[in-house]
Amino acid sequence: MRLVVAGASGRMGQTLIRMIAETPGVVLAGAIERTGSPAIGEDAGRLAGLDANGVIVTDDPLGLLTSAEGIIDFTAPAATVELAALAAQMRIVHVIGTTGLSKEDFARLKAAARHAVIVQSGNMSLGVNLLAAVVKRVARSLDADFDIEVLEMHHNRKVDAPSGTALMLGQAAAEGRGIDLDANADRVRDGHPGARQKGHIGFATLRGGTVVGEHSVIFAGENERLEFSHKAESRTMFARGALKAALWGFGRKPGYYSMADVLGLGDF
Ligand SMILES: NC(=O)C1=CN([C@@H]2O[C@H](COP(=O)(O)OP(=O)(O)OC[C@H]3O[C@@H](n4cnc5c(N)ncnc54)[C@H](OP(=O)(O)O)[C@@H]3O)[C@@H](O)[C@H]2O)C=CC1
Ligand SMILES: O=C(O)C1=N[C@H](C(=O)O)C[C@H](O)C1
Repeated sequence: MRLVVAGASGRMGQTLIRMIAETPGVVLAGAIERTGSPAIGEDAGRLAGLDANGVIVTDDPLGLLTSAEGIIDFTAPAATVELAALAAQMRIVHVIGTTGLSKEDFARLKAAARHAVIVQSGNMSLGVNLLAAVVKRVARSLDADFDIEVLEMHHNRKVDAPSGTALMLGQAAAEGRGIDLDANADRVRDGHPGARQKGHIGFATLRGGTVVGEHSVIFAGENERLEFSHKAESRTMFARGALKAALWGFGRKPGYYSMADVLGLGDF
């Protein structure tokens, strides 16, 4: 499968280029960066710390996507929405790891999924997707006497909060409990917010150092507490998950899919 990597010089982009080089069944067909990026014109292999591979980083996705079967995109919301429209035009697979997407962004991605095979997830790792399934199941068994809090920590370069994973875990908890997340989320607390509202799902965000990504979902009841955690130790499993999603989506009918679909966790 011929794959283009968007955000090629980013943390995930470089990890993907290395992972594609060692994964059977996929080949790097192109590498895209933001217009004005110093990476434009560089060799993508070299950029990722490998030998030169002859794939030169460009800011012209259209030219590349005509001869590709999929694009893997860990970039920024505005770029992802534009790339989804191009993926729809080319009727190819678009694997989206970008987080910080707004409601409007999601609506545009869903529109693009009428023609593209879109696999989108705030976290591409098997571990986090299993964790989300567990959280949903536990939330179904515990009533609102158990306060649900989602805690996350990431490196000091991360620009969005709460993380995509934290929101995904919050969504899983809300679905398990049968409530609407937007109407029941406490995403920020500051000053004098008053006592915790029963039934709400709280979020807490930590940023520092080089932490790849850590998430905990806490169910705090009277005199007892359940905690479920995931700690990412490198970015390789995000990249592995994204490649698995691309191969899974290849030849599939257009639609909007999740990693739970890819991993077969729907009825977990
Ligand atoms: N779903 C998952 O499993 C995971 C998701 N993520 C998410 O992926 C995203 C990227 O993370 P990370 O790699 O750490 O971030 P980086 O900032 O290291 O990489 C993002 C790259 O995308 C580039 N970019 C920005 N705009 C465009 C554009 N229009 N076209 C092409 N490239 C563009 C950036 O360029 P420049 O720096 O010049 O602006 C940068 O090189 C984040 O939203 C993050 O939360 C991360 C890990 C796992
Ligand atoms: O920005 C990151 O680094 C990560 N982002 C994703 C998120 O927002 O949850 C996934 C992972 O935790 C790393």
